[in-house]
Amino acid sequence: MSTACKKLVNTVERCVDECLEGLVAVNPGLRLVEGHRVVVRADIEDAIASGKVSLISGGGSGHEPAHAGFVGKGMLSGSVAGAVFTSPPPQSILACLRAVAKKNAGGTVVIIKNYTGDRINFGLAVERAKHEGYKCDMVVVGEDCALKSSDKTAGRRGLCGTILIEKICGALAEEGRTLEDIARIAKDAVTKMGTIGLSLSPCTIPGAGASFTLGADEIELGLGIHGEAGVKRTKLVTANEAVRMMIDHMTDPNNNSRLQVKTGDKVACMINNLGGTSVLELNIIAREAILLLGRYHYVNLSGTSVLELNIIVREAILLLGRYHYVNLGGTSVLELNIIAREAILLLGRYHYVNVGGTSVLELNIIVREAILLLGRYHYVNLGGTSVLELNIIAREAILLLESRGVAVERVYCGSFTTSLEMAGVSITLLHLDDTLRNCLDAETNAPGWVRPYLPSGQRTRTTPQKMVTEDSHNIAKQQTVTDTVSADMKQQLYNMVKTAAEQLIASEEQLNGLDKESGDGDCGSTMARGAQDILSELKSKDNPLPVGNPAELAKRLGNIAEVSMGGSSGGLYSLFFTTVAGELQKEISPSAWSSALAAGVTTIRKYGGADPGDRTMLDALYPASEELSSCLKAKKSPIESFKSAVQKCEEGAKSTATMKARAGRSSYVSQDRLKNPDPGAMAVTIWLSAVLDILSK
Ligand SMILES: Nc1ncnc2c1ncn2[C@@H]1O[C@H](COP(=O)(O)OP(=O)(O)O)[C@@H](O)[C@H]1O
Ligand SMILES: O=C(CO)COP(=O)(O)O
Ligand SMILES: [Mg+2]
Ligand SMILES: [Mn+2]
Repeated sequence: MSTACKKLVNTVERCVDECLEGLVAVNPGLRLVEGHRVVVRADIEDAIASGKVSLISGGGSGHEPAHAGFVGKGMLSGSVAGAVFTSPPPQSILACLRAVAKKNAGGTVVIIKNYTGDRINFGLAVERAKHEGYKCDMVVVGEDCALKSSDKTAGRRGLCGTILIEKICGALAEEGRTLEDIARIAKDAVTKMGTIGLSLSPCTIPGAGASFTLGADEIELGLGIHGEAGVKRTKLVTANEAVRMMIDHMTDPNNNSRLQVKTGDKVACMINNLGGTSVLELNIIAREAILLLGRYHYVNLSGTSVLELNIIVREAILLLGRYHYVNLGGTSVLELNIIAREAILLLGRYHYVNVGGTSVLELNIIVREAILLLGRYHYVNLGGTSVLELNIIAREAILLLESRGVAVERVYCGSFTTSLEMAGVSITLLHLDDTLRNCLDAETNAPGWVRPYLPSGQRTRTTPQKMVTEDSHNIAKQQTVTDTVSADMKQQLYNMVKTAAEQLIASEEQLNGLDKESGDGDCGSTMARGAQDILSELKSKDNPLPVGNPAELAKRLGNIAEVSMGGSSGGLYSLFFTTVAGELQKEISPSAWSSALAAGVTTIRKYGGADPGDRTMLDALYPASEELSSCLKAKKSPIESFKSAVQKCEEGAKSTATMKARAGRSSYVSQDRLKNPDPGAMAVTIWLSAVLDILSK
């Protein structure tokens, strides 16, 4: 493991699987679906039998506790995880849909964040599920308020607001509302929501270095949750100024992605730890947000100036803050003002002249009521070590202790006593007897106590059970495929596939480096993951890639892209090869290869919504395809035509360096920070040149 990435994991490849195993080990209410990174409620059969609508969500990992941590009664029925920052493959999404739905009458709402990879992969799975007779609808959350301009982009990114949508949908499903109702309310709620991020340090993908660099005295506003660049860098400011900057940006009338907030509006405010913020800072930010937003909420009660009112509100909050934070949203302004007024008048005794004669008993009751009402909107702190690592450590601790014959009856995993934002963990063991166990199990409302999710009636942790479904064993069916090309060409195709895959694997770091500038730093790993599987299937004894039959070969390549890659590239290549396979069924000739390439490019444009010139892989593929076709039409030899096409491909890929991005993740990055070519376009030049190398031999 490289020292550029100091993390408590075992292997990069298995870190997401082990994180999920740890989560399930600690939470007996959850089950992992064997063969997939899919977590479902342990009581899923009962939930399905109830006929209530089921909910699933998912996306790339690295956002823990999202989404597996929100699986449970009243929230999600299941979740699908991809590799870190990589949308999961459609096959796993389908496995999750089947596991939570079983064609129940209620149907399934699929909640995703607005990323190209997630839209394509979840979109593919939902279409397949509909074909199979499942009833489902997709809610896409895009609530990022970072982007000010109205230029074409991949749309607003989905951020932490997704969790609020999951909670809202979960409550509606539990109430027995219909799929149509839930989807409608959720889609409407998405339009009433905004999120803005602020970062003090980059994140590190396991196995890779920091996603970007930030000066010791710098902060960045409006960045994504995958280390994508933000909209503005500034010098470090105070918490007060930081919150003002965030909320002002979010509500700026000149901001095209703004959320309008005005006096009298009622809001829920979620303050989310991006992973390594200390609880000390988090609470300060909560206080600042409340003070600032309070300006929108409080109307004048009795001729007092707004200035005085705000001072009084601030004092009241400060005083009340000792008991708990008060969120000023979520209940009617009328009730809020009455409670605030009462609290202010009563608390005034400490600061001002006493105006009322209410007893301390009543005062405390009002404070308690306010907290109960408002407390629902309070946030959970996630702590300093990533949740991904925490779950892995939990799994390791349980495995080790159990291997030594120790019964691990209770496991708690979360942030309990932090050392500011120190990236580290501690492990505590306590010998249990009945008294101590009962004490630990006793209910508490203390906000810091993280209780594992147990279905009702269950008190003990059980060894994590994996659930086996019909999707657990995805063995590609062995088929006898007849060769449609000569033995020479078969050998050549074998060499092309092998060299292209090897070249992609060798370029993993280079492509990840390019994706760190323009995206989330995983493009090389995604391509390499697919290439590894291509190599092992190429050399497989039982079911090798059918290199003698181009149509079947393309179909299998599409399947590998679909099963093992994930991300935008996985989805788009899977669509590409599936289309190419269809075209190659007709005939095998230079012009047939050329039309197949053109048809594949058209499919990428259709599903990805990007055009040539938008700074994507299309800027390499499209000119290559056009050149190939026109050279062949001009009766150039196939080899010369292909050479010329690869040259256009390389020029096209290079030219992306100066292009404005209008699709995918790079569309959020300001142009002055995009200096290198697009990683997806470079990946195309790598495999296409490898093919040319073999062809020219
Ligand atoms: N809508 C799109 N159409 C075509 N290509 C796209 C699109 N969006 C992204 N890409 C390509 O995908 C590449 C990134 O791939 P990958 O890292 O797998 O995606 P992500 O991490 O954003 O899901 C980009 O460099 C770009 O070439
Ligand atoms: O983390 C992700 C979204 O949840 C990853 O999405 P992409 O596949 O588009 O990178
Ligand atoms: Mg990604
Ligand atoms: Mn990427």
